[in-house]
Amino acid sequence: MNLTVTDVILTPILVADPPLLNTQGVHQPYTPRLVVEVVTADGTTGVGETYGDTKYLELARPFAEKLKGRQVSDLNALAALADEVAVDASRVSGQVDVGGLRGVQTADKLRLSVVSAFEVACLDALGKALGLPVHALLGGKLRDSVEYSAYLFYKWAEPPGGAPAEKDDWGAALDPAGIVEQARRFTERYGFTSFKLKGGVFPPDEEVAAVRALAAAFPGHPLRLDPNGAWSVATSLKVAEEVGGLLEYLEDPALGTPAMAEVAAGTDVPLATNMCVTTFAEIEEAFTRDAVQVVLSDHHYWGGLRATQHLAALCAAFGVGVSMHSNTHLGISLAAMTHVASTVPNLHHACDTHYPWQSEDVLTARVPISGGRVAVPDGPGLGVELDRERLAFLHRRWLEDDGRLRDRDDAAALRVADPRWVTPAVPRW
Ligand SMILES: O=C([O-])C(=O)C[C@H](O)[C@@H](O)C(=O)[O-]
Ligand SMILES: [Mg+2]
Repeated sequence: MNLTVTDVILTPILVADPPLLNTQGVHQPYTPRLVVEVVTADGTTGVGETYGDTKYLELARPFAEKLKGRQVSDLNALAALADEVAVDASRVSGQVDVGGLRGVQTADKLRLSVVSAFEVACLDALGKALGLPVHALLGGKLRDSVEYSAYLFYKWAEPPGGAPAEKDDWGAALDPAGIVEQARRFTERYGFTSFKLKGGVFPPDEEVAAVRALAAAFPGHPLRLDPNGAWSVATSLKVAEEVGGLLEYLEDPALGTPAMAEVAAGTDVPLATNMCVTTFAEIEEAFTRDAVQVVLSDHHYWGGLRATQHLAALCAAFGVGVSMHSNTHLGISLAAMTHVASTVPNLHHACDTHYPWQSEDVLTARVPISGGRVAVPDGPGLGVELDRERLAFLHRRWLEDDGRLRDRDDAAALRVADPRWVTPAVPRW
């Protein structure tokens, strides 16, 4: 068996994304992703997926060159190898991730967001070569399926300004009745039993009303509300008082560890985050101040599947819960998320996934979600197969784009509807 990396193929693509609203703006009609293929001397190919914006591509290209000649089993060396790749300072100084949806931007976080796709691709190749599933390489699954939550969004029926887009059949959801209808569709199509509402879009009273409507329509089902740090401490506490009893957790009500610590001190509602704890360096302050009770892991920006396991172990040591965050992603990542989630003993919450919003994929078969769960694949590697025609088609879309869609910008997408729109200052309410 020769596990030497002989080739690395990077394919940036644009995938259809519906007009989902968040506190920054609205999703663009097409969003960038990067598909990474690692090829070994034996001809085995492993796949991974990560963010595809220009700043990630800039790092992925030199990193891919460095990987050639290494072993796909050389996983512990990946982070150090990435440190050798220079990050353009203008990409990180004073920047936030996705307009602030994923915390601050640092050179390390950028590198880890690239490393993660290569780690997944190496694990896929290694698993295929050894005839073992990725979860076995991570120490073995603890469960046969992983639970996901329905990720509810306020959304428009169509993108603003008649921009070219793929049609979606979800329709608009702009009030409590629309959100309940969307949740019903999620349960009919995928069997989800737990629900997360992306908030920070409308004044908190309207989102409180939506949570109440969901609780009435789905009594006893776990609910979460996530305004992405759009509220003040006072507003967060008011919402916690009003609907905290209906929530499994309240996610990033206020921005940053000090504000989250203040909210946590004033309520018994558990607070979750994918914004103030996004790197290992941010853990100490947040945990010692008891600012968060649940951390949302995400292998993409924490640095991979093994980093996710390390994060979960740290959370266990501090008595902090673990859940899983999701950005727009395809089936490669859903498979990777499912493999790692199956190995984490203290993952007691349904994971987030954007996958149902993605009508397009790069796989020969979509990853099925049924009963709100994804079965943990037991075949070699991730258990997914690339559809090269689809990949080439989505890559052509990226090549033909004039550059406007190659970097996700939710505020710019909303300016098509409202030319005066700027990313709102926080706290917004
Ligand atoms: O806080 C979160 O859960 C997210 O940021 C998830 C996604 O980024 C979501 O908000 C989005 O894409 O609009
Ligand atoms: Mg969140």
